[in-house]
Amino acid sequence: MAAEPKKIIIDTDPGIDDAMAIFLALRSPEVQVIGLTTIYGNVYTTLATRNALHLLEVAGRTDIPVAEGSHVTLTKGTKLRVADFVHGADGLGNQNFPPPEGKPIEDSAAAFLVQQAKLDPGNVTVVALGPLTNIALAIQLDLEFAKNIGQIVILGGAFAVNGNVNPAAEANIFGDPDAADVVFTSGADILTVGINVTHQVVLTGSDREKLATSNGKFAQYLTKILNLYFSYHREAYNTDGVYLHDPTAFLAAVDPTLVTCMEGSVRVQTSGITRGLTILYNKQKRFGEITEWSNKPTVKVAVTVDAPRVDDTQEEVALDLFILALQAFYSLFNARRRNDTCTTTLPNSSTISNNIFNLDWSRLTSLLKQVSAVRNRLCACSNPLASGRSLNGA
Ligand SMILES: O=c1[nH]c(=O)c2ncn([C@@H]3O[C@H](CO)[C@@H](O)[C@H]3O)c2[nH]1
Repeated sequence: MAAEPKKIIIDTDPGIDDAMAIFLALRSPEVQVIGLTTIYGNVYTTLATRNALHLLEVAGRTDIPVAEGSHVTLTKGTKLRVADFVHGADGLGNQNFPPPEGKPIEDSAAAFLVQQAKLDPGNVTVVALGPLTNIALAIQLDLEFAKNIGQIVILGGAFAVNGNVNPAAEANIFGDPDAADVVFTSGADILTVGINVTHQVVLTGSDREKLATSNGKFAQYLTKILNLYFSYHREAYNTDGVYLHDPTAFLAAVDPTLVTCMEGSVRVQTSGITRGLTILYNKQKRFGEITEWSNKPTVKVAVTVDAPRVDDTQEEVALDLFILALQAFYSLFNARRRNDTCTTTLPNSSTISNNIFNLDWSRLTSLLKQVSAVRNRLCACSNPLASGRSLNGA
């Protein structure tokens, strides 16, 4: 008997990669999206709500409720940092889509999160794609929330790598570091996927060309909104490809075996020049004194694993899988910057003729698993965390 779809709420600041994650979620039979909650980040909250409603209308899923989230940080700060230079003034690549017809529900995002977790304790997953204010508010609103919520999967943090706002901080954590610290220390079941992982997941220019020729349900829409995201990455990273932050976090929520993790307590720097810095204490050293990490709950932090190199035959298989994965949404283009083993110009392959958004979910996830296993063996990872123990037995 097929497993029940996983109930998920997407807390989102759409956002171009948010749109990708939302569409991916709506096409995944493994999950039932029971609501979207909105937050500032890529845009202000009002626009995030408008975009969430718009995306559901594009997808024909106006049955899914949208609950508007906080307009201020946890400490009531109103000077918000909004990444319109990444996503455009409208958050969706400056396409000037018409306003949605729908309206958000009356409940606030935090109230909606609390209510849904209470209705089905242990069985609702929140996929948090923006700053963590709404989740922290839910934790403060209901002392049982951290226990009632099944899992919180966070797109956030830069673990042992530079941030993307500045060398210290990743954007979602930087958006509300106080909220992030509340969430990481709440005792909820947490998996966080930081840019140390998502920067390995790239949609390339040639992937986008394939997308442009596809008649998949969301292909034309995404091709359009991706233009600006590509320009930003070209400017910021000098690369013809875009990081798939939010889709990666969503996929990790659906199938946690796609990432390997370390466990430990995470604290967030809330002030000073390293505001937004995320530090994982991996519990490998016993400190002689009490620290700010002592006795804090453990969370899972996605990392890449360092594994033995493959022999020549396996490398051939690896390359094949590598190409397949490219067409299946998950290129590993970024590896070329780290390791020459992976620097080949990728040949064309038509092994998978389906567009990524038409791919069968189980095929996609099994491909991804194989590819990430092979890639991990091929590419020694530069992230020092990667030499840690794999919790998934990989
Ligand atoms: O402020 C930002 N600067 C970036 O370079 C950047 N790249 C992506 N993003 C968004 O923030 C999250 C990743 O840090 C994702 O949700 C991107 O949409 C960014 N935000």
